[in-house]
Amino acid sequence: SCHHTIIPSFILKLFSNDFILHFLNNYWVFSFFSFCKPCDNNREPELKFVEIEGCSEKGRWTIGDLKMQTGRTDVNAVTNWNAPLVWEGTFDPVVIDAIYKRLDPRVAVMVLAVGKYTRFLKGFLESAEKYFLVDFRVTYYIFTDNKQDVPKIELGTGRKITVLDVPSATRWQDVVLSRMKWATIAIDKQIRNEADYLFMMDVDSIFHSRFGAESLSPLSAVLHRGYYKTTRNDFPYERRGTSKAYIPPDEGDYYYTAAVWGGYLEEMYKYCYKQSEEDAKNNIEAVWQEESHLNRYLLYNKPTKVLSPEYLWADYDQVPEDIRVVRISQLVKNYAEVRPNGGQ
Ligand SMILES: CC(=O)N[C@H]1[C@@H](OP(=O)(O)OP(=O)(O)OC[C@H]2O[C@@H](n3ccc(=O)[nH]c3=O)[C@H](O)[C@@H]2O)O[C@H](CO)[C@H](O)[C@@H]1O
Ligand SMILES: [Mn+2]
Repeated sequence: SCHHTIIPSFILKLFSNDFILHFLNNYWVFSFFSFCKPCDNNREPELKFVEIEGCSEKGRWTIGDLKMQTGRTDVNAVTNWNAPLVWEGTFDPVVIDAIYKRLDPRVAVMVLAVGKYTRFLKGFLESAEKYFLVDFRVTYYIFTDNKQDVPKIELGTGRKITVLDVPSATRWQDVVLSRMKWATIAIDKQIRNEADYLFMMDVDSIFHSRFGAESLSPLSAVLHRGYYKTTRNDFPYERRGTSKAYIPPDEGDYYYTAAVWGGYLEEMYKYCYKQSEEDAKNNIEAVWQEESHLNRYLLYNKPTKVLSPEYLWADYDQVPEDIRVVRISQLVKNYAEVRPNGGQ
């Protein structure tokens, strides 16, 4: 039902920089602003402005649907550069999905499944179909050296799988580092034209609960579950000045995991790929491979959304009280058995 109460016109900035909601001529109106999509090579801001009014179409919501969130007092829900820090209880899932649905974004999920890691694809894909951006358009880009082991999975409407070839590797470190390279190349060749938002994820993961549009932003990073309660001196940043991933002592906001990233990502991957190539030339490998480069990138290019460790937990660890929902969790695996060069 529509609401026709007269409310003085005002602008309410909600959740992210991506849209505003305001009251105009007795209607709630959404306005989307979207900048620097993956197709904008030179990052010239492309202002996309969509205005919608009225009440009753599909994907639309009314004021009655807005549940006031009580928020969270036990955790920090905003960064010190004023970006949302997303926790269960700080957003309304129905409202935020409906808002992003207006854009009907195309979402790309890139995963590497090299060597024995193809065994994780079935669980990853099946659980993603249940919980990851349900009702949104999603393409899974699977980078593998082993096409015939990619399982056939039943997908929802608007969702598909694209398989891309990558070479086999003899060191797991090379696979992890190569993510930046394959991502950069595939985005450039193909994905840029096919997707608005990109995710890169570890394939040895299972979705257990809703992972929705609250995760979308130009640059979304996930707090590493092991370091969200420690001080920055305990972050495992690259501390050797000879590596391009170097972060000086007394700098750093958070330690982010490399196992889930979202956003436009193109610039980030290009940067990290270049940095890791420089390191290789200088015969140095960053302490946590691409994770180290990504952490350095994010120190100087702040994420527009930070996602709590709900967005990547691990079956290795107990779930503490502040993690009210585990949305996706890394599996316990036998490192020595699954990796080409064993655990080390
Ligand atoms: C939770 C977390 O922080 N995860 C990070 C941690 O991961 P993990 O210890 O979980 O590393 P991992 O073995 O899962 O490797 C990361 C990903 O690379 C792919 N892969 C790896 C090896 C292989 O032989 N074949 C293959 O396909 C696969 O998609 C896998 O999920 O450390 C890695 C190496 O620094 C990465 O930074 C991961 O993101
Ligand atoms: Mn992993």
